[in-house]
Amino acid sequence: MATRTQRLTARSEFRFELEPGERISLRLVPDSGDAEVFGAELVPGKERWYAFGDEAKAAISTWAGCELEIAGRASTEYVPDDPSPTYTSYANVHLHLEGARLRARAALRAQPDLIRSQASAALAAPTQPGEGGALPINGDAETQLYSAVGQGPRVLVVGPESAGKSSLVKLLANYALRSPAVCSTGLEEEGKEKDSKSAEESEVTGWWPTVVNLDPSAGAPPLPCTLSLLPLSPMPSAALPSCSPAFPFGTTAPTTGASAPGPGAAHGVAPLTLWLGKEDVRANETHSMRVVEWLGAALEKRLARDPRARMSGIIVDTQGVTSADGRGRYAFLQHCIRTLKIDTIIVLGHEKLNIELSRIFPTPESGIRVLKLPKSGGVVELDSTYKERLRALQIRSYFYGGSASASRPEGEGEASSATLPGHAEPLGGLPALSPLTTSIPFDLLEIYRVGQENMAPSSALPIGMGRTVTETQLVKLDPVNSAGDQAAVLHSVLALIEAPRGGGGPGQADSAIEPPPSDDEITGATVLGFIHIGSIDATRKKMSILSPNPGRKLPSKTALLGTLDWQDA
Ligand SMILES: Nc1ncnc2c1ncn2[C@@H]1O[C@H](COP(=O)(O)OP(=O)(O)OP(=O)(O)O)[C@@H](O)[C@H]1O
Repeated sequence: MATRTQRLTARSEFRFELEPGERISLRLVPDSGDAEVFGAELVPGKERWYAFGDEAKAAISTWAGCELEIAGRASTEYVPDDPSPTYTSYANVHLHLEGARLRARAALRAQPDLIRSQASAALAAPTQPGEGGALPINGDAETQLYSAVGQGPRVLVVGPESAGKSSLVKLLANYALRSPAVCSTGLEEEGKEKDSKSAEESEVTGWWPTVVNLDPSAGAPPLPCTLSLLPLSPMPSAALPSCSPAFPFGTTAPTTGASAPGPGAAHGVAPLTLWLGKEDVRANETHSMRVVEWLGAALEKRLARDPRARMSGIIVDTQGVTSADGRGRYAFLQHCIRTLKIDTIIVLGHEKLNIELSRIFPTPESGIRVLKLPKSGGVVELDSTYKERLRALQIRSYFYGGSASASRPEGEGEASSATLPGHAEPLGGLPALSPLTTSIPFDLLEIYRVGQENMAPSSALPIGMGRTVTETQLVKLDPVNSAGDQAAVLHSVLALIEAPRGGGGPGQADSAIEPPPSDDEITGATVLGFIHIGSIDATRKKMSILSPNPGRKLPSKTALLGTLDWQDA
């Protein structure tokens, strides 16, 4: 196998952009210095190869200089003349956040009673939408879970499309995971037997940040059309990998359907996913805002219950802003900032947005700091055909697991994956899954969608009749009687959600409860998994579904339909 070496000087970076079918492997030559990819440290070693594929685009940066050994070739690779932004502006932001986390830790350690009372308030708060009526975040003071004491930094990253927002979020999360600080309140031992494991846990360094993804476009974890909370933990010592854009924030057991998380996983707790059903938050802003509120409620509950996550703070990734957002005074962004109680806004490479947000949130009065950061010169503009391929890859990986990348055809003349070190395993160590296709009757699932697709213009409605479907109203599909609804679900990816209030039980529809579930309860219900409708048999009134788990039973009989569809080629 032919390899080459690349020397990097201090504070420089090696950028590469993989095209379809291309793969590359890199290793850090021992004793040559340090290297990291978007904040995740590369461990030096003779056989420690880091494999990249699936059209990944990334930069290996070094603080003090290093030597890389590279196998395979990317059609675009270069070392820019300018110093890497990682060590100029981005590291400073990290230090600022680190300071805020240490202050939050000190505040929590000084108030052990607060931790206990918050934890019991979180337990009493509704666990499911609708259980206790109001959302804890908008509720009255008694149901309010948020208290400012001991809150780590809450950072929102905004900017135009392809500004490197997700890459910065990943970098900040990786730096937090690698921090030398011990994330503890001093109360961890309470109520636990003092065994060697808990003693070991309290020694572990690194924060427990939560990544909040508010960008439902292609590349969203676990699948597009969703918004999610990803609680991270430094145990077992892990970092967010960049080997494939299909899992931008690592792989997790529940999101991939895999039984064991791969070595690239950094999620201590299962992520929480809500279904938006669209790849653009602007497509139905009223609905998107409501989903963000539900996500905020789940976040507050978690941060009240887990002091480590609370002091570590949150990092929010957003969708690129457009000039249309500016005309609406960034209504959706403002809503997210208030709902998630953001205290630091990072504006990446957008002068006008920086000025406008600074005006909306003036510094001392609003309690929010707006920071402007330059865009990295390495960011790649991704076109719609790339996003189409990424979407299909994400869906395929969700159902089939890691075998997906190995089974894809290699381009001509490229090194085959077998000869490249580190590529014998699927990227990110994602295990292969054995998905199951089953046939179910049309009426087994209750399928809803938000609002009506293709709404007729109001002028086309009969005289005197107003529109009956509002923006956030759910419409129940009727595949048994409607050929249109059958066509709507064919080839779509449906989200199976936790049935409100436990559902109707065996043999009953999930909505057979008293009172019936409200639209809002269904909108805020967490996603348990996804299924794909492969084919429809209208005469036998059955459809065949693909699910990643070989279990016979579906986790829920309530499904949500959105715009996500896929054809298994
Ligand atoms: N320094 C760099 N060198 C090489 N590639 C990079 C660098 N920074 C970012 N990229 C790549 O550029 C692409 C776009 O970056 P990223 O996804 O972070 O931008 P974004 O602002 O989140 O985009 P979007 O608006 O589409 O969500 C990604 O494929 C990322 O891996």
